[in-house]
Amino acid sequence: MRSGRLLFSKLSFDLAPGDAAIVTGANGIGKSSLIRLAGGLLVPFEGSVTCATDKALLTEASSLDIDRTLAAALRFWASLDRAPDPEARVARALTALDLDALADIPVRLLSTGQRRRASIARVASSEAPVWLLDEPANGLDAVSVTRLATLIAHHRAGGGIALVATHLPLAMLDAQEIAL
Ligand SMILES: Nc1ncnc2c1ncn2[C@@H]1O[C@H](COP(=O)(O)OP(=O)(O)OP(=O)(O)O)[C@@H](O)[C@H]1O
Repeated sequence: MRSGRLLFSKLSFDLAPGDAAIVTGANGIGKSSLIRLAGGLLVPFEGSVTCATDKALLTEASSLDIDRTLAAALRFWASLDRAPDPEARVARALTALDLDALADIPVRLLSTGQRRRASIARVASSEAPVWLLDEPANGLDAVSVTRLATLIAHHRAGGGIALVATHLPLAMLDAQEIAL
C-alpha cells in the first residue's frame, strides 16, 4: 500500500540459498516498493516478510559519502558489517567491479555508471547472504552488466540469494520471475 493505493496483493514467494528472483513490471507498479518491503524499509499493509539472515540493499540512491575516496567510503560501510576483515572485503569488491583504478578518487568525481558500480561494490563487500537489488543495471554499460550478472551468479553459487527488480535485461539462470 502506498499513498492509500494497493500496489499488489496475494504475493507469496520463498527463496532458498542459491536462489534468485527477478521482479518485473511497468513503471509505478511497485517493484521498488517490493524490494523495500523485503529490506524492511517499508512495512506490509497485510502479510509478513521473513528473512533469516543478513541482507544488503541497493536502492536508486547511493549511500556512499561523496567526500571520501571510493575505498574509504566503502570501508566505512564495511566496518559496520558483522563479517570480519572489512579491508579485504572492500579490496575484493573493488576488483570484482573493476574499480581498482578508482579506489583513491573521491566519490563525487565518479560518473553515473561508476557510482552505480560503487554501490554494487558496497553490497558485494558486505558479504551479506541476501542481496536486494533495485534496478542494479541502471546506468551500466554492456560490459558492466555482464560483470554484474557474473557477480550475482558467484554470489548464488556460494549459497547467496538475490532478489532483483529490473526493467533492463539481466541474465540470471533459473531465476523465479515475480511479475507484478
Ligand atoms: N515515498 C512514497 N510515498 C508515496 N507513494 C510512493 C512513494 N514512493 C513511491 N510511491 C508510489 O508507489 C507506487 C509504486 O512505486 P515504485 O517505486 O515501487 O514503482 P516501480 O515499479 O519501482 O516503478 P519504476 O519502474 O518507475 O521504478 C507508485 O505509484 C509511486 O507513485
